[in-house]
Amino acid sequence: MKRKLLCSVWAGCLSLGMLSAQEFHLQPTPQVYETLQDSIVLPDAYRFSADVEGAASDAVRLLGTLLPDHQEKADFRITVGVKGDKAVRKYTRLIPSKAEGYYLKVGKNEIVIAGADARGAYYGVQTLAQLLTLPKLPLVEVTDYPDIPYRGVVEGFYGTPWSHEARLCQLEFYGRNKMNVYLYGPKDDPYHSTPNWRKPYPEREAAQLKELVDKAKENNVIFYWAIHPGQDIKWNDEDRQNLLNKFEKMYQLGVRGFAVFFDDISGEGTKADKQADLLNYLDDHFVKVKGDVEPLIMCPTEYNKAWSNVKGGYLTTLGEKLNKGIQIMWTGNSVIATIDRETMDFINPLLKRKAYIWWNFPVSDYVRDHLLMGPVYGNALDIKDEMEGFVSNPMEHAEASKIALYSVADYAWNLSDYDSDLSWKRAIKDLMPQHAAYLETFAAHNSDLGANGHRFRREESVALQPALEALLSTYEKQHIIDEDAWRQVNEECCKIVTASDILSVSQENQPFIAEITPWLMQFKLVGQYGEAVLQMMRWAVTDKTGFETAYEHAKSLQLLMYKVDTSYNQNPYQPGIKSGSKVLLPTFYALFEASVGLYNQAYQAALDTRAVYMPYTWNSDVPQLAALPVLRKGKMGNVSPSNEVIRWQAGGEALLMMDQMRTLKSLTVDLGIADAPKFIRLEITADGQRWEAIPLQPVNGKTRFKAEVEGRNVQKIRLTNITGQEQKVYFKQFGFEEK
Ligand SMILES: OCC1=N[C@H]2[C@@H](O1)O[C@H](CO)[C@@H](O)[C@@H]2O
Repeated sequence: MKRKLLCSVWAGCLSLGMLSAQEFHLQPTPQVYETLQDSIVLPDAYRFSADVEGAASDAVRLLGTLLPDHQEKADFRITVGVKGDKAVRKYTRLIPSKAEGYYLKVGKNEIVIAGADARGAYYGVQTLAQLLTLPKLPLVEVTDYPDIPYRGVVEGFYGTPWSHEARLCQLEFYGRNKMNVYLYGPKDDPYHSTPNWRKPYPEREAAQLKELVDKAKENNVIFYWAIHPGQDIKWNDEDRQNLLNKFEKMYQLGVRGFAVFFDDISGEGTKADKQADLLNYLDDHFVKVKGDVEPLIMCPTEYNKAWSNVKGGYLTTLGEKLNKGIQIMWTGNSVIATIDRETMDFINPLLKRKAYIWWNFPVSDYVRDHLLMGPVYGNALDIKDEMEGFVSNPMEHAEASKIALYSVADYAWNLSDYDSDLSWKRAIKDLMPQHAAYLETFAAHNSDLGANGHRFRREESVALQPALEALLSTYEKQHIIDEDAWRQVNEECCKIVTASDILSVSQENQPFIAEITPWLMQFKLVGQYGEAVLQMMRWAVTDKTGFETAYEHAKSLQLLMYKVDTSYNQNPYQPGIKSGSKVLLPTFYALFEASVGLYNQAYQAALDTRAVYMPYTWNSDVPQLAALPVLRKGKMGNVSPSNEVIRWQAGGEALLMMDQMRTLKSLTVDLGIADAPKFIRLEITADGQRWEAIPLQPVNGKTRFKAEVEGRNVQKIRLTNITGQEQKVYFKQFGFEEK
């Protein structure tokens, strides 16, 4: 018996039902929406005309789930069709000529849905579905179509792949939001990538993929299956046949869209001419032969400008050699980047076609301790004719990703009318209609990434920033409290505590709450910490006992936050749970230190003023290493790993500095290459003058090495490329433990 999927699709409809007509807004924002300031109550009897077996069959099926059965004899008429169908012939000139466009009319005695094609008719019904959630059905004329031909999601992140249930829910969400693409390419699926890309899926996984394909079809989403063979592919007939065989297996499961990803690889598989030959072969001997398969998509090895060496000819080779119908992905001027006209003016001429954007947001596989719940902003609104596709690479948290994905759908459908903040607010209401206000409080303070190797940041705590800044600057400079700011911040802290508790027990979207619960715990502690610090400010020089109690409470909350951060989500990359990390918490830390300073001065005391303790500093002249954050967890210190291929120039150095002499217990290095000791020298110093090289000893016979530092007193650790030429390595691990 099919389990009832708890998807937010009903929540979405409910949310629209909760809105009054004037707040109502179609999603995605339609190109032309005219309402006649009048509405009707839909009669329960209507006459229906459509070619039910024709191209509009998907639309008719969806309509059937929305309306009561029709009757032959009735005044009210509902017409559904696709351009060319007899039923909609008289509306032909009103149907947009753009692919997936539709004309929708709700009149006094009729509803007409006329699609430019099958998917357009389906989208017309999806729009009607939203109108039907209003108390009364408004009289409207909607002329609508997508700006970007291919819109949706690429599940292409590192980390725990989405669950089967999560994917099924996602596909319903894409249908509702007029996203027509889902690219299946989770890096950590062993049958997608090296070495098992050659093997067919085991029975269970194959059955699940088939279910996904069917669900995608039901929601008019093209399901693309991607393969990631580049790390170990051989440019020979055997592997070419292996690829064809795997594609054939996926075709038999119902897959009608295929992609080949060559990202994040090194070695033989990175050759442009070989890649192009292979893809053209697949295009000629599979895609064109089948006839019912979507154009092939490929992700290049040089998938962003920062990594491309135009003179090297990789991109121009692809542009010249790849069959014109093959679509080529691009992440922008860097791995994580917003997309603007300059971006497209650079890449499209090189590829000799419109690039297919792989947008790396809200993916968080390089900042796994953060949730990216903020607005989708920064992409240009005037580049609709420059892109073939716009797909988002999301977080491993499927439901939490929906806030960003909702706005990606809104942006890619209609760029010029896109408003990031309004879209963000609607996305929140769509995800949790009843608890939208609480979720907005949470999302507002959980949107930045924190320091990261890509230097990509997002705004956070935007609405509260002026009050936080006023409160801090007045207090630090003049040791007085800005009462209005204090009140605003205190109110927000109270909201944070309330929102965290209500959301953590909300039944509205349990899969979502399950994903974010550790962050809700942390968020509540941040709110309570803020309340305690505000009390400390209030009493620093006026109420010794009151201050000391608030101080003790704040210190206990610091430890509680540390415990949450070191107990949950302990992945080997960016472990922990960060919340309010960009503005809110740093301001509370600063206010904590300032108020303790005032107290110590007033009472000749010596309370510890440290709010958070970070003893290690990292810097490097290797560009891709320079911004990697260093993390501390208890006695362990490590530099946040990178997913990318690092180009480490000759003589390039990376330095880990301690705030004081520290005695080490162990040190581990993994650069993803088996002969690291030949390339990289590791040295330590106790005084910053005399350096001592420490040999790297193999640990697992593969790419991990340890340095014998047991008992050594160290102030700095240095890694240097001693080969005299650039080396390509992976920065998978650099960690140490203190005694
Ligand atoms: O092909 C584009 C691309 N491939 C990688 C890279 O972007 O960085 C993303 C963010 O870390 C990661 O999720 C993805 O697998």
